Amino acid sequence: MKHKMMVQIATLAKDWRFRYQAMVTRFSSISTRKLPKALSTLTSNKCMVVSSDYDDFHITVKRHIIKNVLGPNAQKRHRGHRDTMIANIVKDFHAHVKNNGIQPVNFRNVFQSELFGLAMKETVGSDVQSVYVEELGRLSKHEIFGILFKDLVEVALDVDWREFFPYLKWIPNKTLERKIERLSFRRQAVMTAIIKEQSKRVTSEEEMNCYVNYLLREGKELTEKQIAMLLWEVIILSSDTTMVTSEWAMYELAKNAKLQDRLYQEVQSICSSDKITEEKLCQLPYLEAVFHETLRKYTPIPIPFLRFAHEDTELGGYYIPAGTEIDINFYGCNMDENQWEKPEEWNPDRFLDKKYDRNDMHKTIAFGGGKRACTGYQQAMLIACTAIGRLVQEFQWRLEDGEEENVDIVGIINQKLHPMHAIIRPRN
Ligand code: HEM
Repeated sequence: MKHKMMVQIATLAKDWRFRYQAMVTRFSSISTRKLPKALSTLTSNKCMVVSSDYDDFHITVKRHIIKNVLGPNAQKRHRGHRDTMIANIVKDFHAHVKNNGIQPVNFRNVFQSELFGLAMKETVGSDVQSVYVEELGRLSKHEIFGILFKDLVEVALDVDWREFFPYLKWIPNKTLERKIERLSFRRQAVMTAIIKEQSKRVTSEEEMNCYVNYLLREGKELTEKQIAMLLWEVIILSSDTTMVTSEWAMYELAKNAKLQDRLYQEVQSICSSDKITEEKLCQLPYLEAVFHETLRKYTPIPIPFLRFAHEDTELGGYYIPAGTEIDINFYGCNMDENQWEKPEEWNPDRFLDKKYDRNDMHKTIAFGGGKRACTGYQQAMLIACTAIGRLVQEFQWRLEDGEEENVDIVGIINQKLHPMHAIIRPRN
């Protein structure tokens, strides 16, 4: 165990050539070389930043995503979208109180829909309300969300019986393969239709601050399929991990009235009667600690992608021959009792200790490390912290009766199995 952990940590610490094997973690214990064709179709190895091998393609597409979507300048350009998103979320919760009084609200329903809208604005320029797809007809926003996000996340949870009987892996699982092929086909059809609509705008020289226009102009070396996958990558990555972190943080705050009050006092002492904004985040250490503590306890990507040694190397004192695949597991690291006192307790105070550098986003290894560390951490932090701060500033949160026990998780990103239901009361 100790040996495995050392290799895990050393793997992250060392800037070393490796490659990603699969985008979806449920497939991460299997080399893509052994995946049936249909599963490779879904993960589309070699088409996205997150799943491509470390080579010239990866360097190019990472440059694109940083320049247009996730880098500091791009994040400044998308600021208006984030502000609108937070304002909409607050408006929706107020509308819930107005219409339903003290009936519990489903946090996820409100948050996820707005987050998806933000991802669409960043990638295709607007929160698309409907699109005409040749193969599927006219689709509503709800149907687009289903095809681009929900169905694909769900299929990643499907049980493939062959995983329980590895020696029977040679038998094809036609049902699963057909399902995955169908989902991939639908996803590609929707992305193609959206790109087509955007291309019309590009030729009519309507300038838009979005990834699709940028890729159509700057990504001449990319195929249509690669452009579709790069856009979809931002949509799917933006829509889940930030939501999972925000939901768990709100669950813990709604459960712990004292800690919620402490956060409220901090926000009020800095913002007073103003609404919290991104500029204020650097003055709110407790809010930041809430974010990091949630990432530590509910790490959204606990099992990232396999690494593959391109060349012989030495890591943490171990000789790793070329061709070795290394499975990395973050579970142990963020919940390690040797590293953290009472690791099962949600306690933001642990990050207020002077030994943690406030500017270090990698206090835990929730965002990975080294060359392949998460590129979206700034966006995740800006959205989650501003939303959590604002929601506590606007409302008092209390869990619905029986909700406290709902701590089961599901899926590849540690999502709360039962969406959080809370009773909210406007503070003013
Ligand atoms: C709380 C939220 C998030 C967490 C915990 C998280 C975590 C991670 C982890 C663990 C990795 C793999 C790192 C490794 O293998 O060493 C990763 C990669 C990546 N993430 Fe995130 N992520 C989050 C949000 C986002 C968002 C909002 C985006 C933006 C769309 C994003 C985009 C990416 C990309 C593009 C990569 C691939 C980087 C590369 O391979 O060079 N992430 N993320």
